[in-house]
Amino acid sequence: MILAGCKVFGMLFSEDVFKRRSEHGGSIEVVCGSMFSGKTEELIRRLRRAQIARLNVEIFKPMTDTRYDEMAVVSHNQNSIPCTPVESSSAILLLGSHVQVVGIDEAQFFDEELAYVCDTLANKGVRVIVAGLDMDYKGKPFGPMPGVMAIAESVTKVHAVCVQCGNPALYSYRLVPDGARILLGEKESYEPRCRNCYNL
Ligand SMILES: Nc1ncnc2c1ncn2[C@@H]1O[C@H](COP(=O)(O)OP(=O)(O)O)[C@@H](O)[C@H]1O
Ligand SMILES: Cc1cn([C@H]2C[C@H](O)[C@@H](COP(=O)(O)O)O2)c(=O)[nH]c1=O
Ligand SMILES: [Zn+2]
Repeated sequence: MILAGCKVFGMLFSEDVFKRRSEHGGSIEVVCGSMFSGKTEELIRRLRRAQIARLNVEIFKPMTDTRYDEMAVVSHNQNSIPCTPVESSSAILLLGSHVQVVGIDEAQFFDEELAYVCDTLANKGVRVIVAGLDMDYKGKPFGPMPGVMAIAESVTKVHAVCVQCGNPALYSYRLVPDGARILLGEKESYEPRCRNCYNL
């Protein structure tokens, strides 16, 4: 009971620390994990709290991610928040430099400059919150994600439920025979799996 309480307070305290830091020094937070792990929900939750705190918030996603809605970040359970689709990470630097909080979804699809962009924004005092897949369907680090994770103040790894056995899932298993790294899709093309079920 006491331990559980500490954990909860620890999490809230950590968010408050980042809010205060953003007023002075900026920060980078990463939310990563497999598909269906709740990355977008967590991103939206943090951004909504920032909006409630009356901070100036801008949200971006790659133009290539056309699933659900072109002008909104949408979670698998249809929670959504308006966003600006951009072609490259340099646009985030341009459009995000004068706000207090920047949110980025589907970060794995951005170019390798994303880490530099996040770093520059954080150094200018912006709180940057990045959500993305840490691994592709082959289990390899995805795009700019490892670089952003390396320079972040906080990295939160969330897990889906393995559809095969119910354990926490960290892999996105591809169900269709397509070897391209980028293949947009949902449950028809991917299922979250734990280590054992992924390696079967
Ligand atoms: N196997 C699963 N494990 C966990 N959540 C799932 C699963 N399948 C569907 N969901 C739904 O997906 C939601 C998370 O969606 P989302 O935040 O968009 O995930 P992500 O951005 O990580 O892909 C969950 O709240 C749940 O409603
Ligand atoms: C594993 C993997 C995924 N994708 C695509 C599939 C979806 O369109 C997005 C991930 O969306 P989510 O919000 O995390 O559910 O990425 C891909 O192109 N390549 C992959 O290897
Ligand atoms: Zn499993």
